[in-house]
Amino acid sequence: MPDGTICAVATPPGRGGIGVVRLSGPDSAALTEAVAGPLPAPRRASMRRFAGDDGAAIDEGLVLWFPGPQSFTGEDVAELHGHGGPVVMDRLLQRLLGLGARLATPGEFSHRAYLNGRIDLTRAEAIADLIEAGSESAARAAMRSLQGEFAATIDALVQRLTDLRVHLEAGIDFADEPLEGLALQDVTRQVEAVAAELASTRRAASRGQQLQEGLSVVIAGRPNAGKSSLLNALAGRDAAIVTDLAGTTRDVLESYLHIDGLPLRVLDTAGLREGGDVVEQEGVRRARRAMAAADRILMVVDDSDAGDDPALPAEWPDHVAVTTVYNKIDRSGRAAGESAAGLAVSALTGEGMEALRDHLRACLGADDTEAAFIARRRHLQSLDAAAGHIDEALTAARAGAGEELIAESLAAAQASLGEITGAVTTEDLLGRIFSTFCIGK
Ligand SMILES: Nc1nc2c(c(=O)[nH]1)N(C=O)[C@@H](CNc1ccc(C(=O)N[C@@H](CCC(=O)O)C(=O)O)cc1)CN2
Ligand SMILES: Nc1nc2c(ncn2[C@@H]2O[C@H](COP(=O)(O)OP(=O)(O)OP(=O)(O)O)[C@@H](O)[C@H]2O)c(=O)[nH]1
Ligand SMILES: [Mg+2]
Repeated sequence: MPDGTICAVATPPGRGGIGVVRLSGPDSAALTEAVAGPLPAPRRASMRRFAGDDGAAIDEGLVLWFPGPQSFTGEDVAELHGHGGPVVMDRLLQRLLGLGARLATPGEFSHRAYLNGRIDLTRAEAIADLIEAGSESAARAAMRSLQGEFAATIDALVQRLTDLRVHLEAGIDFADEPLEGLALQDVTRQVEAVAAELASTRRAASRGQQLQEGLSVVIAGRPNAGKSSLLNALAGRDAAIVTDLAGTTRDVLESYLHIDGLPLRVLDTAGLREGGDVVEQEGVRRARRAMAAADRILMVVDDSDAGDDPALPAEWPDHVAVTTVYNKIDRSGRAAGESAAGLAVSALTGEGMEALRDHLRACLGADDTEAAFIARRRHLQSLDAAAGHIDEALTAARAGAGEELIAESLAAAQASLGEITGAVTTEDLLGRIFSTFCIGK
């Protein structure tokens, strides 16, 4: 809950041309006047001297004054734009603390903006994601959410559910008879439409999450197929140990790389085979776990080994997309590049690696980043929970169940969606979200 007047350095630590100290809360005006003299007109920059408690100047710079509620937080906000040196910024901060301000906790400005109804949760998170964005496409997706597109999509879904519930609950109140055949069909069709809309939102959100966190690609296959060599070729460095001994890799080895600015999380795993010592068996278990959680599996096959049949490992999780990569074509003589069967490469000579990178770019949807909303795991979880409740509603409607049952599932779906924008929240969730923001945000 907001209490008191908070302050923080809003610019990054270190030295820069300008450094900004920001204040928010009921005493912002008095504190700013004490340091910088009379307040300037709202939202007009004015040059002032910033005085220390002994009256001597700490710095001189611009003051901005945003009387609430027309400010970022909705409270009275002031900004002191001084020279960007760590000592200057610290002295200004100490001066404000001495006058009774409190140091803001991470994300507290945004938290207050949310509590004062200035931004919903998706927008607050989008601000943090925009600051964190590691690629242009992630930044674009964050901007879409910041401009409220994600929230608007969720709100539209919630509105449709509300309409349906009103319809159903009116039936409960005013009729003793169950829904008539036609009306029930109508409800079923509308719930189906919501389910489809939800699924497409889920896809856009999941793409946004991949843009932020990186597509997770697991390299898997038989021992000695050249998985670690492939990781090294993709990463452009000696990330993993390569030997001609089958069973070299045991742990899951994680590497982060970029393809055209798009983040990729690549995991090298132990070769899949039965037997081996306990260490190798544990490695294979971990490999399978990684495969099940992947966005895509690169199934590496030793093309120079007639015995390495790509169809052999029967344990591919069927919900994960798989690309077969024929490796060691320098020995097998297969032509490099992409074909219907998969990709042909040599991790050793680098042949075909460019085609593999293009393929991964396409998997990331690099040419289709416009449709993404920046999204977080918690958004995907809420969307999944909502989809589950919609499914329950559909099953109930199709089975001709009573209105109450259908309406109850729709209400549960609504609550799950409400968690995304913050219409339904707990203190705990808010604490978890805002505490990951940077200080001064
Ligand atoms: N100097 C400065 N730059 C900044 C910020 C800031 O707080 N200070 N921001 C911090 O994130 C971002 C901009 N976000 C902001 C959002 C709303 C308001 C604001 O005062 N809104 C009022 C008045 C709008 C107006 O002047 O017309 C309002 O909406 O009522 C300010 C900044 C990025 N740049
Ligand atoms: N000729 C040729 N040899 C390769 C190629 N890729 C890998 N190798 C060799 O194949 C052997 C095994 O390579 P690794 O990358 O360790 O294979 P792995 O699949 O990681 O093996 P495990 O970790 O034991 O499962 C090494 O001797 C590599 O030098 C390739 O494209 N061409
Ligand atoms: Mg290996």
